[in-house]
This record gives sequence, C-alpha cells and structure tokens, in this order.
Amino acid sequence: MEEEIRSYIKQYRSKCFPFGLLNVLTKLNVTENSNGYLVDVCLAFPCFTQLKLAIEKMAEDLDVNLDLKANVQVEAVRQHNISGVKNIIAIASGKGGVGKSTTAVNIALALQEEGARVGILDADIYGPSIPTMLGIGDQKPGSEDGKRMLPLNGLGLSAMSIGFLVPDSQASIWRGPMASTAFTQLLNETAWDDLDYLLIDMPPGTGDIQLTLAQKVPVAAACMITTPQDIALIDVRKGISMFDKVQVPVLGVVENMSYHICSNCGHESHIFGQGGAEHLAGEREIELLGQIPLDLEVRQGADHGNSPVFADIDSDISQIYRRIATNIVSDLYYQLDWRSPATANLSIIEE
Ligand SMILES: Nc1ncnc2c1ncn2[C@@H]1O[C@H](COP(=O)(O)OP(=O)(O)OP(=O)(O)O)[C@@H](O)[C@H]1O
Repeated sequence: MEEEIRSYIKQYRSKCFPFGLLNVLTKLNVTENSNGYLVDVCLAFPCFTQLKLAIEKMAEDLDVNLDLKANVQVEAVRQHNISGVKNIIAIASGKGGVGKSTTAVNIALALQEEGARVGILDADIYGPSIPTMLGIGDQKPGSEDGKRMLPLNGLGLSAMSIGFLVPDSQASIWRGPMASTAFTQLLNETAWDDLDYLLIDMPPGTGDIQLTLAQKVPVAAACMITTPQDIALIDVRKGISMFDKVQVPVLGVVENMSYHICSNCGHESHIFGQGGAEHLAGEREIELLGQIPLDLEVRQGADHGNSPVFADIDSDISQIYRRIATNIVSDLYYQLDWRSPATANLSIIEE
C-alpha cells in the first residue's frame, strides 16, 4: 500500500499541481499507523487546502484511511539583502479606493491559514490603513537592539506601517523623495522574523513614488487589484506597464467588488460592470487570480480590525481569498524561477 500511495501522489494532478503533487513536495514519508497510514509531507509553497483535497481524494480512490501531517518550507525566488524575508510581493492598483489594502490584508491572512509565515508592510505613506485593518492602530513598535524596530502583530501577521510612527497629518506633507526614503527605511530597519512572504501594500497610482519603490525594493513579483470599472482597468494597465518597465513580473490581476449577492434573495448583481478584469488578463497574458464579491463582512472587518478570513476560515469568502492566495504563491513557484530578472538563466533570442 505504501507504494500505491506514493505512485498516486506522483500521478495526482490538479490546477494547483499541474506537474503533479510530487513536484511540490520536498519531503514525502508514508508509514503505517494504527488508523491506516500516515502521509507526512513538506510543501514548497503554502497550499494546505489543496493538499487536503488531494489526500481526501486519494483515501477515497484507494479505499484506505489516511492521516496527514504537513508543513511548508518556502525558498526565496529572488536573491536580495532584506534579512528575515524570503519573498517580497507587491500588491498594487492603478486607481485609489479599489480595495487594495483590504485585499492585501485578506490575502496575507489566507496565506497564513494555508501554512506560511506572512508579514505586511504598509507603503501607503499618505493614507496608512493597515494598522486599523489589523486592529493595532493604537500600538507603537519597540526595539530590542536599539537599531531595528520589532514589527507589531495583528491577527497573527507581522506588520509595519508609517501609521505606527507618525501622525497622518505629518506624513501627508512629505514630498516624493522623503516618502520613498521613509519607506525604504521602514523595510530595511524592521526586524522581520523569518517570513516566507512579505506583502507590500503599495500606494495607489503610477507616479514617481510608485516607480521608485518598484525599483528600489527587491520585489519578486507584483499582483494587481482592480474593480471591474473601466476607469480602474485603464489605470491598472498603467500599473502593469510600470512594473514591466522595472522588470518586475506581474503574476496576475484580482478583481475586487466583482459582484454582489443579495442576502435576501441570492440574486447576483454586477454593480461595477462585468468581465473587465478577465478581458484585461487575456489582453496582457496574465492570470485572473480571482474575483472577490462586494461583501458586508469584508467591509466591516476592514473597519474594525477583524477580517472574516480570520474569524471563520471555512466561510465562502475565506475560501475565495485562500484560492487567490494559493494561486499567487503557486504562480511564484512555477513561473518565477525563469521569469525573474534576478534568477533568469534563459536568454531569449529574437529572430
Ligand atoms: N470586497 C469588498 N467588499 C466590501 N467592501 C470592500 C471590499 N473591498 C474593499 N472594501 C471597502 O472599500 C473601502 C476602500 O478599501 P481600501 O481602503 O482597501 O482601498 P484602497 O484601494 O487600499 O484605498 P487607497 O487607494 O486609499 O489606498 C474600504 O471601506 C473597504 O472596507
């Protein structure tokens, strides 16, 4: 039976494991136990939900009782000198107010649920909202060595924001160079603690500040957030071009406020339009990473520092964020070893 289990794992394929489940395992031990068999694995990226589905299917197909033990060991896809962080992912939007910060927080929480160590850095110098969204707006970071700040912890995430350090009114008068210096200081002078992923909540827009950040920070990849509205999609195209310019791969686009489901009758309405992000993804050959509904609990969570992803990991909305989070990190794993300029070992010859 041990051999049957191993060969099942080798041939198991799904959207999350297109090259087989074995391809993403850095450890696989199968041993008999009192219940049946124990499958003990180590994953190369966080995807507990998809792994559990695979193991459940295997137990059914092989008609055997299986226990699962899993952990995650993520590698850096790009070399850099930010200590305590393996992979930096920029969460960006062209237009303001599309729900970028809310989505960044919920994706970070979903990644955490899927088995990763995750941090979030609020680069929105002019309107830092991460402290409020994580319910830690009234806290101040300390320091152990007098040199680097300790990140604060909100809903299990390591977090740093200019909002912890200076009043909003002070940061809002900073000019471009001052704002980007403040941000790079925040990134470099925080004692990040062995994070698999640091998500950067980028300031909205595609101006000089955003360009400088994209250039200065060793970002492994970017992920764009948009609403289905034409005006947001126009700006997100500019954002993608900006990342192209600085050779940061854009993994895909997340459509936020994609639809709304009426809590009384279940009718689905497309308040901000329909099909826009899908069209954009096709046009720019990037992935549509997922579609998030306009949801009351998402809004309440963001306002009160308690996300629905944290409150109920099995709810429908949690599953949507978890799927998006897994799509992002699996893309990073499968694609970036050859797409990232820092790790590329292919040369493309134009004919
Ligand atoms: N899926 C959603 N469902 C309901 N409300 C949402 C959703 N996403 C975001 N919101 C709400 O929309 C508002 C704007 O969200 P958020 O602050 O995340 O946007 P942003 O793009 O980061 O803004 P800014 O450009 O100012 O940084 C917030 O009140 C948030 O609660």
